[in-house]
Amino acid sequence: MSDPVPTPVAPAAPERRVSGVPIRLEHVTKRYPGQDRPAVDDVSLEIAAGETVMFVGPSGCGKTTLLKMINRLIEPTSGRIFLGDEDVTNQDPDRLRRRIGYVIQAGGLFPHMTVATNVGMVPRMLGWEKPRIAERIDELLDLVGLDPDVYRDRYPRELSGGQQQRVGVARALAADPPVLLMDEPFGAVDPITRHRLQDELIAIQGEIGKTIVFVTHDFDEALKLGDRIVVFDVGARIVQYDTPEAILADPAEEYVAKFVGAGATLKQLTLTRVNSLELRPATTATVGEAAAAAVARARAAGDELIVVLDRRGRPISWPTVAEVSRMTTIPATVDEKLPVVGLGSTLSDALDTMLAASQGGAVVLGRRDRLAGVVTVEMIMDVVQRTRQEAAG
Ligand SMILES: Nc1ncnc2c1ncn2[C@@H]1O[C@H](COP(=O)(O)OP(=O)(O)OP(=O)(O)O)[C@@H](O)[C@H]1O
Repeated sequence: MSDPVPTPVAPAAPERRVSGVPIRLEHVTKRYPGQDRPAVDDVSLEIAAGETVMFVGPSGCGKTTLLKMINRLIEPTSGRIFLGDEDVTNQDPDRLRRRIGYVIQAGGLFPHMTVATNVGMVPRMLGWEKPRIAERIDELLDLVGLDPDVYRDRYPRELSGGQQQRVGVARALAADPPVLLMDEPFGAVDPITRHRLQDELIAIQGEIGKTIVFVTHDFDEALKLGDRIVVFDVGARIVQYDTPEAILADPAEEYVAKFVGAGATLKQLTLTRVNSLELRPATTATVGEAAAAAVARARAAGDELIVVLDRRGRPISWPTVAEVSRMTTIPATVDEKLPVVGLGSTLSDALDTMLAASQGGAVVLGRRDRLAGVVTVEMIMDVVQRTRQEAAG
């Protein structure tokens, strides 16, 4: 039998709020009928409270099987599973699942129920009073960046893939479970939406501090979202369990090294986040105000662009001073192609976003989608150059 793999020592950022509980797997095995090898073979693993731990590894190595044993969608053949100090191996699975949020690809929403009904499902099962459920639904939709007044009565088919995924996250969080399991949640959306959803998850996790276990095929996603990454091989054998930085710097086996891939400088862009840059302040204008006043402010600040904010302070467009000077009042038009990134976005995402929008910068959103500043392609190139110089010694 293998020894338990303890949580690596480095603690999560101390200022972070933690509402999650630790998860401990002890010698967990799953043997499917008719298979000669166990899909999960004697795995022991500890996950610290409030951490996001990413499961990566080749197709069929047992990641999903291991994840689903935590909420007992799959029954382990042997071994024990603990949430905090509590052995949940034999706990009633329905009760257990109310304490563990679960998010799957495309949100897994019920198509015949509205957004509100989907999100309120677990609180309803728990017998919450109606007003409390309604309040919780609005609070969660707001948390995942959907205006409750616009979205609560829609059906899933009336939402984009990214919006459905957000509702899926809101639903998983409804009863405030300490643990969130996510099985390739962002696998089915386009790359730009995926980056936004990742940024939002980082921001949400900063507020709620759940224990998150997240299965992905995408190593860059693992680097970006994970406090730690578990790299598995066949039978869910743990090849390496460490921080993204440690895995990049010192991959445990050749197979991990291959996974990590070449191009360490570019990978560095995946590890550096927008919030580590000194963001440029931007001239802003609010919908409905006189355009001339905004133009005067931009000229005084030497800015060529103006970030237009809606009445809740969220950026909606980014016109040039020349464009605004042809207007009388600032319009409420939302630019669907506005390049936006979050403070938790990686520089690699920021570059992708700029490229997709053919713009040399991106608007940076802070908490609750408020403007935090602006990042430019020059700022990112500076980081690349500094990394190269440091690598060259
Ligand atoms: N219900 C089942 N019955 C029999 N074998 C199964 C069953 N589910 C999974 N397996 C097998 O168990 C092994 C692990 O599957 P699992 O889905 O956990 O892997 P994974 O790492 O999540 O794969 P992927 O990355 O492709 O989703 C695979 O060999 C798979 O074929």
